[in-house]
Amino acid sequence: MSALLPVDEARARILAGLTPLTSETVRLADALGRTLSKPLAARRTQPPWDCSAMDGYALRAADAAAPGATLRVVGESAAGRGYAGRLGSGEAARIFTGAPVPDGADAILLQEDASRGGDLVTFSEAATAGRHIRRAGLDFSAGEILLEAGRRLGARDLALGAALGHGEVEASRKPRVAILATGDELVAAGEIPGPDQIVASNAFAIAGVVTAEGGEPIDLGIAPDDHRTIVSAVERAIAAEADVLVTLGGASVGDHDLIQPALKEAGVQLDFWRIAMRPGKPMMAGRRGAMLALGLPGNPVSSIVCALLFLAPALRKLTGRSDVEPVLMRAKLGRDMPANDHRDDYMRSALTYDSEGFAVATAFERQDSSMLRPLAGAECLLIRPAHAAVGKIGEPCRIMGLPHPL
Ligand SMILES: Nc1nc2c(c(=O)[nH]1)N[C@H]1C(S)=C(S)[C@@H](COP(=O)(O)OP(=O)(O)OC[C@H]3O[C@@H](n4cnc5c(N)ncnc54)[C@H](O)[C@@H]3O)O[C@H]1N2
Ligand code: MOO
Repeated sequence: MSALLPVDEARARILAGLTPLTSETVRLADALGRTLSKPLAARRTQPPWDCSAMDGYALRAADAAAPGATLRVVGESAAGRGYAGRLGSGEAARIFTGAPVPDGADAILLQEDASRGGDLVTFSEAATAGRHIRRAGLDFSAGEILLEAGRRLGARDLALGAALGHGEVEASRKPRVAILATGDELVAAGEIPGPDQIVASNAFAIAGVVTAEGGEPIDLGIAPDDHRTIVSAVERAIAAEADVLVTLGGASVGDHDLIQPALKEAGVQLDFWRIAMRPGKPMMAGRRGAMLALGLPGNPVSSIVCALLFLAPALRKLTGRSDVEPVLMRAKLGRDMPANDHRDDYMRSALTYDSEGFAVATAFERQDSSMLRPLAGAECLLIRPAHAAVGKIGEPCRIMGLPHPL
């Protein structure tokens, strides 16, 4: 039996074979979750001019150096309609939040500190030059790059992109991911299983991971344990120009584990099979031309953990993301852990916080890779490296978060 590949090496080999996809123009309104292929520079300066941060009066600070100054109101500057003239000595202009500071003015006094009588206004506070004024370019200046290529656009980035003066962005096209479930025992969700059958569940999670990582799932349905049918399903993925093919099940060594020969017959060159991890040991990876093929194990938890550890980074690389690798965080062990064998463990765990706010990961008692209930209830995966010694409660450990919507 061939040696099991370490997790990091398996991921590195998958990623090494991938190059970012081509880009396309996307309307900013449709760009949530898309990854920039070109940096986004400011087309304008924000704020474009010195503007008021408050509702009140614009004036020369020297005219109200002490409380009690009275000035003559000569006009008004509102957001969208500034004061056209220049303020002279002894003059003030009514001003509102976001409005341009009139030429000649260098301070704002709040309307709460002013009493108005006709054209005259008297201030109960002294003015300070620059007070309550937002300088031109406070946020950004034309030409500055604010969003780098490789950034996945979030809601806040869309607002920034609009403020920079962009209505569209150049983003990676969405990777197309064909998903094929295999097994005579499987029926589609919502159908009633026959004798010896169960409901196929894994593809829902895999498609969810694909969507969450900015890809487009293509559902190839369920193939029975039949070599020809599986080969022709793989050929459908190729015909659909999938960037990635994910198969589910049939990855192990049983008589009905047909994926490896089917992939080979369809022209996929296998790179590796079997990884030193639990769950997910029988995973395989290969390529056919530009298409990555991932053969995930059938056990639900195994397939989903493999998708998080290998498929998600692959999609991030394909979309040109700058953050490709899974983020591992530190936590404390919530309970004693036994020494580990030769496989990294990714254990379904609760995540809580101690009285000092430190993260505490407590592995669930049952870690069976067939069980979806603890996986759905898990808040993180606690990573126990291969050959880890006995771990005591409170000792440091590594975790991978399972943030919504994953
Ligand atoms: N003699 C050995 N047996 C097994 C080994 C081994 O090394 N030697 N490895 C075990 C490990 S670890 C895993 S993981 C499983 C994975 O096996 P397969 O990838 O071949 O998966 P299947 O046999 O097709 O299915 C396993 C299990 O999962 C259910 N399944 C499959 N597809 C789906 C789906 N789309 N939705 C829901 N459930 C699915 C299937 O009915 C089986 O119950 O092999 C061990 N055996
Ligand atoms: O790797 Mo299997 O995924 O341990 O059940």
